[in-house]
Amino acid sequence: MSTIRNVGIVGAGQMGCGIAHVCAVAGYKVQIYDLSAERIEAGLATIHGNLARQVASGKMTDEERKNALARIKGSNDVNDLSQADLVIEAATEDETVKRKIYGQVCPVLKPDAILATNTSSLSITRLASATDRAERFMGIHFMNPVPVMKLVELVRGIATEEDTFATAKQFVATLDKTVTVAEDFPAFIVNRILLPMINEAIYTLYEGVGTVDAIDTAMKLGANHPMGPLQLADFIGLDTCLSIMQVLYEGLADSKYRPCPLLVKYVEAGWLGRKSGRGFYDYRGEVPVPTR
Ligand SMILES: CC(=O)CC(=O)SCCNC(=O)CCNC(=O)[C@H](O)C(C)(C)COP(=O)(O)OP(=O)(O)OC[C@H]1O[C@@H](n2cnc3c(N)ncnc32)[C@H](O)[C@@H]1OP(=O)(O)O
Ligand SMILES: NC(=O)C1=CN([C@@H]2O[C@H](COP(=O)(O)OP(=O)(O)OC[C@H]3O[C@@H](n4cnc5c(N)ncnc54)[C@H](OP(=O)(O)O)[C@@H]3O)[C@@H](O)[C@H]2O)C=CC1
Repeated sequence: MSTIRNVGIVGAGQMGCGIAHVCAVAGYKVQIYDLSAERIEAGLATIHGNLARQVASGKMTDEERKNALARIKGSNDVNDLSQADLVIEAATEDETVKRKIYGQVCPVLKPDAILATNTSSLSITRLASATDRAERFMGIHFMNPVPVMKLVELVRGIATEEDTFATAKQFVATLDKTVTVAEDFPAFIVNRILLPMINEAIYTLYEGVGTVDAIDTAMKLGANHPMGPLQLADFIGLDTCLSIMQVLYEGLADSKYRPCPLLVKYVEAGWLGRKSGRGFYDYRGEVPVPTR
């Protein structure tokens, strides 16, 4: 098994920052890389806020918060990933974007560094083919919000070596998360089941069966879900939800995975959910207001 001390993260979005947060709390040195300095600054501010929340609720001491923050560095220079033993790519759910990133990141990495992807749905084997290290590549799929959710899905590609898998499994255990192993099929386990449910909720809205409020209330109180499916879609990001549905639809070639046209429309409008200020709810006021 390889030793992991330095973790690199690609993408300072909601998942990249969540992963950085839990790695730093577990004692790893973390280097976050994103294209824009503003993105990194905003991401570090989010981590700051979430760590402070954990201090306020007694989950950690202020000393632990300070130590964790001191272990996280942000940069928009890809060369700063050169010391990483493990890099977790958490950039936009778009195969072209991810392939381009691997082309830039691989030449910078140590020869034996592990490269992992946090992809929600894309083929690990196909992504591995865009790297120079298919045997040191795999899926390490965290759930959102990372500091809260206990599960991490591990996914091997066809060429993933046993040492890579064993190292990733041990690494996830040090983050106090539980591993589940999924085979390399479109959207793995959680999203194969969750996203069709969310897509069906959007069809339910599209066909006028219920309003946003009615659908979310129905599933929260009628099925004991912590969030309604439309609230959860906004939380995940509607662009990510659509990408996952497209991967399911194309990858499994079954019309039951057809993305709802209303989901497509929201994404085309740039209404991506919480991260853009508007989705099935409008988040720009004091409280979220349904948009339908
Ligand atoms: C798309 C993919 O590829 C895979 C996925 O991730 S699918 C999405 C999976 N995630 C889910 O299904 C989440 C469903 N929602 C939930 O479980 C809950 O609504 C929730 C945990 C997000 C919030 O729970 P809640 O009880 O409504 O709110 P709240 O009391 O504010 O939060 C509970 C705790 O979580 C913490 N928390 C909430 N959101 C957080 C965030 N974004 N970051 C860090 N911590 C957070 C809070 O600080 C709080 O911690 P304490 O108990 O220490 O105070
Ligand atoms: N949202 C969720 O609930 C979950 C998402 N995931 C997966 O995690 C990944 C990230 O999702 P999420 O954090 O939600 O998405 P976000 O949109 O919040 O973040 C993506 C980040 O990647 C950055 N990025 C885009 N292109 C590049 C590039 N070429 N180089 C470096 N950074 C880049 C984006 O920058 P910019 O904004 O400037 O483009 C943005 O900061 C996806 O693969 C997603 O499927 C996995 C589990 C749960």
